[in-house]
Amino acid sequence: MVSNTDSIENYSTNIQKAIKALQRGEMILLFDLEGREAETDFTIAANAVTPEYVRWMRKDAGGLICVALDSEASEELGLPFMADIVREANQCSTALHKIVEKGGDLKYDSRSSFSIWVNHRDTRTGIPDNDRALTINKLGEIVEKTLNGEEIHFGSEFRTPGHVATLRAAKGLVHERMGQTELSIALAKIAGITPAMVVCEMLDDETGRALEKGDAKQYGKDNDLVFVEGEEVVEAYDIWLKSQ
Ligand SMILES: O=C(CO)[C@H](O)[C@H](O)COP(=O)(O)O
Ligand SMILES: [Mg+2]
Ligand SMILES: [Mg+2]
Repeated sequence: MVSNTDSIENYSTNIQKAIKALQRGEMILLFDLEGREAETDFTIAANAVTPEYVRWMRKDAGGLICVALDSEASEELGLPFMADIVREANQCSTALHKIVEKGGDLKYDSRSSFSIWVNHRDTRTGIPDNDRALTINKLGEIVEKTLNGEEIHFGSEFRTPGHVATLRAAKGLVHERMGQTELSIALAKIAGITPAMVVCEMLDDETGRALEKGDAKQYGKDNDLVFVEGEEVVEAYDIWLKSQ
């Protein structure tokens, strides 16, 4: 789990709780940063997801169910950023160059982390809880295999378009970008689990906006879920990096 040169005691109590929860295959709540999205995402390892977790996410979180992937694994799997794909596809439709995301488009970051949307080939429509759980589990499995140096064939297992968004983490992780894409992968690395993490934003049923941080914290208390902030993750990630 946590590497030999690393000790869980090096981290804050809250991060220790988050690491242990993730290692047990449980969900945590992950807030990014005030002034960024200021969103809290349900966060859990892809290989721990069940149809019940997908149901919980869509009913109680309500945001987009995505799978964040480690940068190295994304490279191995051949998953580019969606914005790069659309830029290339401009040859098919010249309208695309006007649509594709460019610097300054996002109000909270310099770019999004979206890669392609996929379904596992054993799903039917791809959207029911069991279909999405299968796609998510299989993404976790293929990331694990690719990082173990096993031979993989992404296209034989998955098709696109699909119903699960993949997100590609920045190479420099939280030092390059502070989205839940990078924060969740940093936590996976610290916890020593497969760096394929499901994230889903918590929305407020009354306002339709991102759930306020205070309300998300309270939800965590009520449901026994650890609440972690981006800044705590960066601090822990730096400790982890030094120990490698
Ligand atoms: O927009 C998103 C996808 O629904 C979410 O905010 C998710 O947390 C991943 O994005 P980011 O890394 O930018 O926070
Ligand atoms: Mg977002
Ligand atoms: Mg986010």
